[in-house]
Amino acid sequence: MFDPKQPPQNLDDIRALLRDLPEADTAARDAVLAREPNLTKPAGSLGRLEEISLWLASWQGNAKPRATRPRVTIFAGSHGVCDQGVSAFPASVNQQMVENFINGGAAINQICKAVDAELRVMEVALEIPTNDFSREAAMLDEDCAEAMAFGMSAVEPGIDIFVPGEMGIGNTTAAAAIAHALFGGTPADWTGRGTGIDDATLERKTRVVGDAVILHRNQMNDGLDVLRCVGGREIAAMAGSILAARFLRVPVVLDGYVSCAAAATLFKMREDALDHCLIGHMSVEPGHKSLVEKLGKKPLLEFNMRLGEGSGAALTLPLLRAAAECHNGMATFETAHVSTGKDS
Ligand SMILES: Cc1cc2ncn([C@H]3O[C@H](COP(=O)(O)O)[C@@H](O)[C@H]3O)c2cc1C
Ligand SMILES: O=C(O)c1cccnc1
Repeated sequence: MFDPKQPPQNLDDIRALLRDLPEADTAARDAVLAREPNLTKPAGSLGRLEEISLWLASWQGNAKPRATRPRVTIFAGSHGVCDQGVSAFPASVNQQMVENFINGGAAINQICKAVDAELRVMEVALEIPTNDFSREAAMLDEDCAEAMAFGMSAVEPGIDIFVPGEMGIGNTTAAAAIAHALFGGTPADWTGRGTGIDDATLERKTRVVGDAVILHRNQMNDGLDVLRCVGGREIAAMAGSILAARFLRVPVVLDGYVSCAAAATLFKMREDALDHCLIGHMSVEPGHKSLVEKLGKKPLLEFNMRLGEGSGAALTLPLLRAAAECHNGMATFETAHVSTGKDS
């Protein structure tokens, strides 16, 4: 069982946690299902809002779904694979953007303000780039587990929704390598323009992704091996936070390509590992559509965004709030004296 006071020391500790995942709360689920038909609206007329309130309650383990204390945490990490020239921006942008997050100047600051969500930033050993995974595994077993454990600490009791966000120049290369390693296809299927690279850089990035998956293939036997070999520290921290959220009964809203690649490493371990997660939006990064299909989920929004930082996921928080408010606050046919239509 997950104990925040005893963080995992290695990836086998994480594998043990994954064998022991809590399930959705059936009593909360049944209570929501029983109340829903009594609310003053035609059955099913709130569409996905009804799905969301049921999902929130089931994973929070409470018949009253809540969306009053959402937290967005941006994990920042730096990537050795940037040495291969795979991004339009230099790795120095990571630290600069961390300052920008702290000073309130990034897109995610404005979105969190607009949707009334708490925002935190956690540097995941930002000053130490991962190894360049085009040459060697990005992380050692214990380093990857440490980053995951750090991510786990971002999810604290009292939060009712968690959004893992990321900042890490080069991390769409890591996301592409993860997706290619987990789900096959060709490197080009999974490699996109990230921050906006030109054609020559896209060709190089695609080659880096394909070669890395070939280089590490004998070491990548499960999702956590893939995370260690071709992931990054902020990606591992996101995966850790998603796992901790499951144990702490905090539903998760995933963001774009990088966030879903982190989550996919857990999905590869167990197909039900992401049942407590929704996908907030469909990113323009082309691999995201295929990744979303592999995860068997339907993003809430399609807003032509491709930023990361948790931005597309944070934008959906008012929808989750509205879903919870409708379920909890609506009158029933009986209390509001509204005819159910059945006796007329
Ligand atoms: C100023 C700036 C702010 C960002 N915020 C998120 N990203 C996004 O872009 C990066 C991934 O793209 P690539 O793999 O092409 O480097 C990540 O840091 C991601 O969070 C940003 C990128 C930049 C330049
Ligand atoms: O979809 C994403 O998460 C994304 C896309 C481009 C750059 N950074 C992140």
